[in-house]
Amino acid sequence: MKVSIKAPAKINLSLDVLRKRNDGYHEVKMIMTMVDLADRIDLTNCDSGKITVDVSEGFVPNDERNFAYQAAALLKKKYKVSAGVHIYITKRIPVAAGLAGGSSDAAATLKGLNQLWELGLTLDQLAELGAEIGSDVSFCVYGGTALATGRGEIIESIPSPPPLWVILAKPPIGVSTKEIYGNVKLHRAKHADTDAMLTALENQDTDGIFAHLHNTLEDVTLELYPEVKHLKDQMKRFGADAVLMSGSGPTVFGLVKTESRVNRIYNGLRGFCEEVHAVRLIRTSNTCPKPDESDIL
Ligand SMILES: C[C@](O)(CO)[C@H](O)COP(=O)(O)OP(=O)(O)OC[C@H]1O[C@@H](n2ccc(N)nc2=O)[C@H](O)[C@@H]1O
Ligand SMILES: Nc1ncnc2c1ncn2[C@@H]1O[C@H](COP(=O)(O)OP(=O)(O)OP(=O)(O)O)[C@@H](O)[C@H]1O
Repeated sequence: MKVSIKAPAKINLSLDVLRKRNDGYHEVKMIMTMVDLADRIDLTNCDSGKITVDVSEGFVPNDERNFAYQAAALLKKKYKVSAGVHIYITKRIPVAAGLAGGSSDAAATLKGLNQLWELGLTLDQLAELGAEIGSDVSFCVYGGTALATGRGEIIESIPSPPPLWVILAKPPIGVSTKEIYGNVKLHRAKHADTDAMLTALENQDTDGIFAHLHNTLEDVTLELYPEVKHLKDQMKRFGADAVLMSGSGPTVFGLVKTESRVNRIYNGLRGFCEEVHAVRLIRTSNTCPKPDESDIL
């Protein structure tokens, strides 16, 4: 028995850091949406009872450090599953990039194993389990577009943005999420106008979305890694309508209305940046997808 499932990347259209909590996390208010750049997860049932992982990229861990492994181990333990699984991950999402690649692999593994092991769990149950692996996993379980609060694990589905192109570009550095949150200076941080972004999405107001893109973590990453600022400037110069860093970075995304301009920006950036992708936003209806409408291939 085998299940194959897509694990798409996310971008943060808006990311506000509200306060530091006693548990070491920060209280956040974020608007996240999926883009159609995805890893592929192949899950094959395994009678030995073991969980094994293979990854197409040699530098991603293939043991219990892998978030997909952790997702399988969590389900197996909690629901006393005797079967094991072999997980093959075809990586397409840049790693340590601010695009939630590992979190999406974990979420896809939870959804895929829910089918393979016939557990009958709801998306809410899978999202709650996912939060034990990482703050971004719950959003990745639901997908679509959402307002995320708490440490990022409280998810409310909201309208998707209008159809837009997205250029993703990652400079050749990895950024630690922990380091970036650790360097936020809340007394002088610039905050996002989340309500204005929510209104823009509600009204399908493309220019309003462009105007209210904001990420409180961006100033921190830009100060530590000036190459991210350089990439942002280049993307603007080549003609993106609006540009922002995703998550804790270092990936920068540009939103673009027209395909012709996307091609121009893509070709321009390819000249000096190795990891560039031209993708579309994934648009969904304004409700959480049911488990059987997920990304099972
Ligand atoms: C930057 C974002 O990607 C935006 O979507 C997320 O907020 C980060 O989500 P994530 O990568 O799943 O992060 P986690 O694995 O849960 O946490 C990694 C580290 O980031 C810091 N962290 C993360 C989330 C949060 N709300 N506050 C934090 O301070 C903590 O130091 C934590 O130890
Ligand atoms: N399935 C996986 N894919 C990618 N990285 C993984 C995976 N499992 C564990 N990791 C580890 O997690 C680290 C962060 O990788 P990931 O690509 O998830 O970062 P990210 O996109 O910055 O995440 P986020 O946006 O959620 O903060 C990597 O350095 C890698 O060692």
